[in-house]
Amino acid sequence: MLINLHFFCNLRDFAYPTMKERVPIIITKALDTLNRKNKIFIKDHGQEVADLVIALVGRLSKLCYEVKTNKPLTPLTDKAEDNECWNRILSEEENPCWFNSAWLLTECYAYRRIMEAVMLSPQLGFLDPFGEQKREALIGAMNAIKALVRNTQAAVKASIDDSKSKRHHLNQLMRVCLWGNRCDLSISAGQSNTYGEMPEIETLDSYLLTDNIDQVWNQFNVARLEGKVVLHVVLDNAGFELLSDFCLADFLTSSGLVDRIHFHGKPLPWFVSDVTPMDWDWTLDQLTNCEDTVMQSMASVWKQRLGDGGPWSFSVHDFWCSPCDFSRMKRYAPDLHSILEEASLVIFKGDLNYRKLIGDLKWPFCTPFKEALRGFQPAPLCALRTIKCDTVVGLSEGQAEKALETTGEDWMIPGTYGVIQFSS
Ligand SMILES: O=P(O)(O)OC[C@H]1O[C@](O)(CO)[C@@H](O)[C@@H]1O
Ligand SMILES: [Mn+2]
Repeated sequence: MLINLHFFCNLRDFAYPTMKERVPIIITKALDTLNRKNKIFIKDHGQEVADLVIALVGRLSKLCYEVKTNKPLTPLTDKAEDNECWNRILSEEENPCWFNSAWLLTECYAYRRIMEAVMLSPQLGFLDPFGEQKREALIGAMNAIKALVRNTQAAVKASIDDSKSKRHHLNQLMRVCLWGNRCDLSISAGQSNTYGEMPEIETLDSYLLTDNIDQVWNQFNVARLEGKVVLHVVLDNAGFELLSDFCLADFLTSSGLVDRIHFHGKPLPWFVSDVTPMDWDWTLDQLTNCEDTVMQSMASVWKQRLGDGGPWSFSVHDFWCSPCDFSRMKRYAPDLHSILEEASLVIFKGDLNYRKLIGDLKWPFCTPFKEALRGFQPAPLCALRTIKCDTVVGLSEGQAEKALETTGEDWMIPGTYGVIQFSS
């Protein structure tokens, strides 16, 4: 049964506390950081930049007020290339307002407006309002990351010419990648939210509601029979999660399961912790400069792979920072759709990507994943998502009821549960 019901700011939906509390807190946190750091900006970039930051603080305060008082969603006024698309989408809405329009639109629009406020002063192009939070999160996760990098090296070693071991370690590393998605800084409204030590993956299995890793393994093997195996990873958060993505990629490449990997990041700071090109470079540099020699050598291998002619690549596309769900990709970003078509597998990380895969609709929980994709299938795909809002599909009868009973009313909100879902 298909129900075409979007999430709005109904009191009963998670959309409501997100827009009423979480988004204003996130904007206020960005404001605090800017106020606090303005002295450093003066030192590094001169008084002129400091004055622009003061103007930016004014624009963000106004934005916060607009959200809280349910003002209309106004067209974007910066000069960025994607604003034509945004303004077209806004113009197709009838009286778009913060609390009356679809949640996927309003929440994405909030982040795009934060960046409009920055981009209205092109001299502030270096500024990521969430940069400090992301950097602190990576530094706070260093112990966990060191352990993960060492585990990955051991997994690669154990898997040389050993298919059973490859299968086992694929399982382990995909789980780390999944649970790494708990560490996002938007669900925590910018509060520190990371693993200080390496999580014990096995203990989390009772929270894994769907596990399609068998199908992923089969897909790698089928693709291998056909020739080159190409993986695309649509990234989500920087910090521990990005490191878990790197480690999975390292294992897949080093063990020969995959020939080429392309990573997709966000062109703009997005949902607080999503990976931008700046985060990507900063993360690799941080590992290179760290005192641990194992980390240094791993980072140097990764940088080589990302160099010219190497098997890894990274790019961004405006569509990832649009409010469109993925069934609209063919129409709004046909170039991106055809890039994904070359993949043997596309991995989509995280909650927001999942919402966009299934159209952010209120599906009955037992709806088949493929049905919820509504025709979006550029290639075989897999979602690795911890559940952080009130929509999920692909569950079996009784699973949701059991989770509700064991964990309570908010079982779908803090990323306690996760799914690994495949469709081809
Ligand atoms: O980083 P993720 O996993 O996409 O999560 C992003 C956040 O966005 C939401 O989808 C909406 O706020 C949440 O459910 C979650 O807090
Ligand atoms: Mn995210």
